[in-house]
Amino acid sequence: MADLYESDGVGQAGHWDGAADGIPNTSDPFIQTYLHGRDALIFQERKLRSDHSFRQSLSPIAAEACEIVANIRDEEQRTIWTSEVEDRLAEDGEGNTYPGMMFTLAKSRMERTKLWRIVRRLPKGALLHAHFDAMVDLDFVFAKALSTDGIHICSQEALCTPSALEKSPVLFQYTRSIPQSNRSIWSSEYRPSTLIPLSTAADDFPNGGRSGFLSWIKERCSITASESLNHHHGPNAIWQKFKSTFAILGSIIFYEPIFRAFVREMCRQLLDDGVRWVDVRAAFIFQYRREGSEIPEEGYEEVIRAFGEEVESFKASPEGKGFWGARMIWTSLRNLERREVIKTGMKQCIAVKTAYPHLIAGFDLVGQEDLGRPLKDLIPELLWFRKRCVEEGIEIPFFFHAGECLGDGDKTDQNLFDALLLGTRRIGHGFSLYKHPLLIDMIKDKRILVESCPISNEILRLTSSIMSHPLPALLARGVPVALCNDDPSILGQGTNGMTHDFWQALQGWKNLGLEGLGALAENSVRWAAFEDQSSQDWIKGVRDASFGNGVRASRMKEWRIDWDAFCEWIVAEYGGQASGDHQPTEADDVAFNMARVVPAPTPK
Ligand SMILES: O=c1[nH]cnc2c1ncn2[C@@H]1O[C@H](CO)[C@@H](O)[C@H]1O
Repeated sequence: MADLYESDGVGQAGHWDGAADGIPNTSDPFIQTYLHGRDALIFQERKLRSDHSFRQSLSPIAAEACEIVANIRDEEQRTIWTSEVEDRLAEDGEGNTYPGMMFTLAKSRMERTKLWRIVRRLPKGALLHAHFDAMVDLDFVFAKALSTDGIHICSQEALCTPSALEKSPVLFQYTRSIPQSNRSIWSSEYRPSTLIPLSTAADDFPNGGRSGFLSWIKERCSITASESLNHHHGPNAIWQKFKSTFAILGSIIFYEPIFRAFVREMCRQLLDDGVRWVDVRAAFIFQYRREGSEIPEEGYEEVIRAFGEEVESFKASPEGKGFWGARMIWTSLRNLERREVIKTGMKQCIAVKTAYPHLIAGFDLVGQEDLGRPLKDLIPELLWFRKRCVEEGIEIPFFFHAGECLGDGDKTDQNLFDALLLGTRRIGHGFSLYKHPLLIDMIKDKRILVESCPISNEILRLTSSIMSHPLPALLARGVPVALCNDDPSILGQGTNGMTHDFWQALQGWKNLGLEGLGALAENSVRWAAFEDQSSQDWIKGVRDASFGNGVRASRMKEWRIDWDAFCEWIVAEYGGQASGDHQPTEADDVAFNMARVVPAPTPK
């Protein structure tokens, strides 16, 4: 009895001699043949992965670094991602600690791991899917707003009840005029839509003055921790909150002094995280006011000019050394009337592109895909746009969002077909792409890249954890992908940069490893929209990759140098440690916390 019992125990099977029962030994030749065949099959399948050739081309140092990181990952799965070692989370009523737990629950713990320190340093190449309004921490935005003359706040109702505080539409606006009313926005006396100076309103906030105000406004402008966890309410509910944050932020960040500081801070935070380029999407539905002007600009030439100036000035500054730059993907809203898509979207886009061709990289439609117009509805408009661009002699390629949904065969899911047929160069999200074998083959053939945003997909309730995200299925089938952060200041990453998304992928998907992460970062450079290119030149550039001779190839070579230096750093820093026996000490944590996300400087 005792023997049998032991033979079941993990790690003790080796003591058991099964020969008596005729059980073959693992070392028996035919078992060995089976095991070799098994390894060969796994290897055969891995050859289909989109990161296979990157893995094959690793230098010996890079291979060593990848192995070190794999060991650290395994060690941290055993020692950090377990309730047994540290059950504070369970005590707090937040449940178990385990590898791949929900992002919001894992966030602060992940920021204290060795893996985090490593991923922070990874050269991440380019950020290819990100929405402008959500690119800078809210602390920075509101500190800047509070220190900018003339910023006012107003609300559609008096903010004197919990429900008004939670839901009443709130806006910010610049005005020179002396306020007409001294009735507090927080009292029932407040007359709806009256502008109140921001600093007065913040200081008068009934629940904790200015710091209470900041907590409240940050909650209004982001998905809170508890909202992010309430997956049973579904995507439509979270999108209501998500959309409302853009309305508030859009009213504050497009006043010139704030806008300029915002652009610069976006670039600074990205570079600080190892991101050297961004193709950033902005929805052109905001009003831009120049410094000291109450009247919004007509058209968007002025805001694009300021954007370009700030990017260039950052690049030229000492802190911007190494930053390659930024371009905008023009986005229109997919729920507009068809006529409006042309009038306010496409025509303005063409005008701005004509004035600043180097700053507009492409065109897209945004907003909740399930509740907006499918691409199929807009085919006449999109083809008209194509034709107008040819007539004007300008290149505004499509970079469509598609398949950011749970559906299987519904109209949203079918956006993937139209994105492909309309010649998109990349696909934003492509969450439902794994259900489309034919499209997957075509996408690979046409060298279309998927901009995947795993944390965004989790927070917007398409998947409840990194473990059930479909991206590994695409990578395994050879689809080229880049990881992106989508809306970091709103969705909970809190700070710009891509470390959270990269970390989650590294921890969550064993098949990926540091090698896979490197391949994803390299892809981002390979598919970035650095400059205007015809479709043929674009495809050639992507195909030639670092063997080409344009900007793309030279940046891919630069990236490779950064990658090699990064791998050397890993080997120097962690190579000497025997895996499995290094317990993080308090001193490690202190050092780590200091090196963590660099706090945003106080805006000037
Ligand atoms: O992940 C996304 N999918 C689709 N639309 C989005 C996403 N993130 C932001 N927006 C939309 O983009 C505009 C701001 O640039 C907002 O309208 C927002 O709803």
